[in-house]
Amino acid sequence: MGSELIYRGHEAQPTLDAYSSKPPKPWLAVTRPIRYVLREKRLVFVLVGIAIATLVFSLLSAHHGNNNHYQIPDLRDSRFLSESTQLTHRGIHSGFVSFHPGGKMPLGLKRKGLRIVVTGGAGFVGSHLVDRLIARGDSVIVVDNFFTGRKENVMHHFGNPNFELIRHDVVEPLLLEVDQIYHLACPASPVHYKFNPVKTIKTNVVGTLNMLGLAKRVGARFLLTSTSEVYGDPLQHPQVETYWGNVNPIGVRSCYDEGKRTAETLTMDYHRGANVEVEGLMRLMEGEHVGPFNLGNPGEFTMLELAQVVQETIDPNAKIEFRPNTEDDPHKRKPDITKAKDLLGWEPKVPLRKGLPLMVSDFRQRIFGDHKAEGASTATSLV
Ligand SMILES: O=c1ccn([C@@H]2O[C@H](COP(=O)(O)OP(=O)(O)O[C@H]3OC[C@@H](O)[C@H](O)[C@H]3O)[C@@H](O)[C@H]2O)c(=O)[nH]1
Repeated sequence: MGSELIYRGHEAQPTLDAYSSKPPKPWLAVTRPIRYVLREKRLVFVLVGIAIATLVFSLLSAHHGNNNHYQIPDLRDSRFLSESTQLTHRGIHSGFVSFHPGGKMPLGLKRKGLRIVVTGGAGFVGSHLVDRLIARGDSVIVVDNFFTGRKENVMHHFGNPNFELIRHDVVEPLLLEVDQIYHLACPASPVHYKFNPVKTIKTNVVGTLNMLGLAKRVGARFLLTSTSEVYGDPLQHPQVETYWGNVNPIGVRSCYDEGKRTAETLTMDYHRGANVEVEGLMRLMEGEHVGPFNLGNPGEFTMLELAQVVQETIDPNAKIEFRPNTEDDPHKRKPDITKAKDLLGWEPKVPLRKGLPLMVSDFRQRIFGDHKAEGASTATSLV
């Protein structure tokens, strides 16, 4: 480099001398700088300069663009705007509202709805929830390991740009940019959760930890679907949310009961310690209340009455058999839904005799595809 500079200097001197000995020519004012630039390879430097300036400019605008990307999306949706305001009252997600809602967003990056993860979204409750979320314009990512759920339950959304399906076991961490997490992934019936009890409790504990970690990382709202089994074999009837339950910690159902109880503990600990939201299914998710809500049907019936309704609905010739009950099965359960009624304005609208045929029709459609499951969306209230 040094020798090149010295060389240029040496060459420049005689050239200047040569010009001075001739009469001045006007066009030289134009051609001389061009020839100089070409001869001295200045053009290369000019081009390199332009390239560097362009690069720096692009990086700066990309940086600004990224900031907009993280600052604005959650404030564009009117539902989320009001949520953010509520959240700020409680010091949760306050970062979102301190950003720049008035900033301009490139058209292509604008989102209409929320970005929502539904774990266990290929299951019974999950797939109906997904239908509702997609119908209202949200972008939904279903995360499911298909232990009991089926791809067919969400297949009708394939090809919809607002829908994604990930085969993933929640016991492994997952990174996603989302606004809300509905955490439903868990084997839900005794046959399934007793099949591999250690895996069931791992799903409830490690899976819930992973999803809470994700919620904390990206500042998303979190909802856990628990179970009435957290009340165990209840000594209080009906059960209110403040009842702590009567659960066998070492029984064959404990993997589910205690697993869900630990999942509730983790969720509340994250809420208290890390400001992650806990709210109940859609209405609960959109509301401002924190903590457990009983969402269920308080209508009481015996197992025999239930069996008779099933018999009438599916096959009047089906035989009802009496068998010994499974271990630790609760003797009586009835959710007290006063809190859900008062605070969410929610109560179940479908009684057993009307709901069961709807459920049968829904399952027939899923399994045999033989007819439409009319009113299937009401099933989300059966949690
Ligand atoms: O480890 C697992 C286990 C299960 N799952 C999925 O979780 C979903 C559970 O759905 P199911 O149809 O079996 O059961 P439900 O829809 O009735 O359960 C729902 O209500 C009861 C709650 O305890 C459950 O957490 C909730 O998912 C399935 O899609 C299943 O594949 C996982 O993704 N990971």
